[in-house]
Amino acid sequence: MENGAAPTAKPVIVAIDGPSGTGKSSTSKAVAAQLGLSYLDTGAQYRAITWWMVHNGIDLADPTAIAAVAGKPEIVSGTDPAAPTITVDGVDVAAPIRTQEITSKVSAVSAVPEVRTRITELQRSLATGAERGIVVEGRDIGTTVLPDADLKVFLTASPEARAARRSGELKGADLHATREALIKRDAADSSRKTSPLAKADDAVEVDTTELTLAQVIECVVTLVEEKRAGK
Ligand SMILES: Nc1ncnc2c1ncn2[C@@H]1O[C@H](COP(=O)(O)OP(=O)(O)OP(=O)(O)O)[C@@H](O)[C@H]1O
Ligand SMILES: Nc1ccn([C@H]2C[C@H](O)[C@@H](COP(=O)(O)O)O2)c(=O)n1
Repeated sequence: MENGAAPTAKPVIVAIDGPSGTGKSSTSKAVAAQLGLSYLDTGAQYRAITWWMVHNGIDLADPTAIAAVAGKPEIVSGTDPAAPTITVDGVDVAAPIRTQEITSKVSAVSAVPEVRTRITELQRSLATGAERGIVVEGRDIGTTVLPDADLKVFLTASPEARAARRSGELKGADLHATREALIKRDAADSSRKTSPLAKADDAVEVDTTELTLAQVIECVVTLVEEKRAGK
């Protein structure tokens, strides 16, 4: 280097997909923090637009009504893995998007093609703008949003393991009901026509059922480092 500065590494784009409760958010945040990358939780964006629809009294049983207003809310995602943020029309919705009400309604809203087009544009623009690279997690990142990602990972885990993890989070939640709700949401997300939850052909599948979170993080960090080294 002429000025003695370290060469700038090419930004790396990592796509992490998988069903609910497989550890996408926890893993993606930690990997991004460890590698100095940005982090994007795309589920939070779909939850945010769902929150706006509920807040504005849109009939969620009517896809045409959802499609008609899909372009209205301004959704802004902060991509620092140490403190990710999400606002809708300037309102911090980080907490309200995690309620049971929004969780039960998000699959209906996210199945509407106009919603997906809108949110996909936001996601691509954030990924392109990430100077050092980004870890983007969701359901269709490797297949649709960022098909040219440098690394694609598809996380899985048994329904029992996922329900146990979620029940641990939602203190006192009934394990059976949690398992059934996860399965129902995954079925809706996998069966929608537009960019369903799916593993990309070139994704590395990691079954996290028997792994600790630390082991999953280490596995993905190693996969990114191998990609960067051209292995
Ligand atoms: N390998 C693991 N072992 C044990 N617990 C884990 C593991 N991975 C994640 N968890 C825990 O499981 C819960 C769900 O994880 P996380 O929110 O990261 O999953 P997710 O795939 O992003 O879920 P969703 O798609 O529903 O947002 C969290 O409490 C997290 O700490
Ligand atoms: N890329 C994505 C991300 C999320 N969704 C939908 C489907 C999920 O049930 C919902 C909430 O996601 P979570 O916060 O649980 O990760 O959002 C999607 O369709 N595509």
